Amino acid sequence: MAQIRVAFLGPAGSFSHEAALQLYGPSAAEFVPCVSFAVAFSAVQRKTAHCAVIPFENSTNGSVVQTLDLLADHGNLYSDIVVHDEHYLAVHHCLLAHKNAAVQQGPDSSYRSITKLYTHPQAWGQCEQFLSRYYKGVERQDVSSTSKAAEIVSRDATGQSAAIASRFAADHYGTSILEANIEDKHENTTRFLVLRNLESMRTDGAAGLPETDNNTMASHIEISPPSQKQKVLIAFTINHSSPGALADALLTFKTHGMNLTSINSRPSLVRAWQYIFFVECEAISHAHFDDVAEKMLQGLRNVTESCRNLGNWRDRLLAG
Ligand SMILES: O=C(O)C(=O)C[C@]1(C(=O)O)C=C[C@@H](O)C=C1
Repeated sequence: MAQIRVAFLGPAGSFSHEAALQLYGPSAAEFVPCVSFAVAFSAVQRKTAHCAVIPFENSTNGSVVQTLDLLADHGNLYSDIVVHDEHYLAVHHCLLAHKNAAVQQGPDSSYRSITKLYTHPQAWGQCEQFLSRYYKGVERQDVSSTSKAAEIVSRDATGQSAAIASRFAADHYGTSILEANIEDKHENTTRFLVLRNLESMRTDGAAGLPETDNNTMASHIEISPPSQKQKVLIAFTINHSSPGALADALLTFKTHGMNLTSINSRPSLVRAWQYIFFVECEAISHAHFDDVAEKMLQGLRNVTESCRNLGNWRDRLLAG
């Protein structure tokens, strides 16, 4: 069988790359680095990749809003994309610099020669305590990924720049690690979604993708029996001028025995101050699960303005 192609936020060495490697193993797949989440979404929509591994939420910094905005699909560009699986990755950040940089350490154990820090926007919020303690007032430059940040500092030997990225990125770009584990919470974990093309799933069936190696869970989570729960993600909009419209929509989940696991909202971009809601719910998986989910969707269509099923997959969070 031809190797599957797995799209991820590149360049190599990102946390998304690490998650993709944990899921599919180093030799069973071809890993396709993408410059943005949007490019990874397009690759799945256009079927140039079998799947994409995309961050959805972080235990310290919350939802990845860029991912939600792409799932909202305002331009109707990703109509065939659905969530197929999830993966939890333990995220430990390091402060990286060029391997020969003459970084000078100050009395408070900060590196005072550093005047510019690079990382992905999601990472700042995961290291805020460390940054406000040692690097208050230092310029922060957003870049497309933590691995891009590592690549940038690997080319600057002046000792003035540092990146926040993983040990994996440090190894990949040959940088030195000035500080390890600078995340605010040791249990810092990012949940990734595996996105697939619904049309290819229908034609390829189960043969499309190998079973993921989802036993390699976040290392701090104890090994426990796999969850029996199935999750569903729905995006919907409601009539904002109708009192109780959101309550009616949420009641539909309860009526069908679904437990809500996350709720997010983002601007609908149709009218100002109106929102698209993302509700994720779960229930014990059973033979009739798909029928129940379909009935719930029918119910939701009666009380929402628009409603889209973004897929269902097995809960991978092992009870710790
Ligand atoms: O920049 C990376 O390394 C990514 O894979 C992106 C990303 C994210 O957007 O959440 C992934 C995991 C971490 O939470 C930080 C950054």
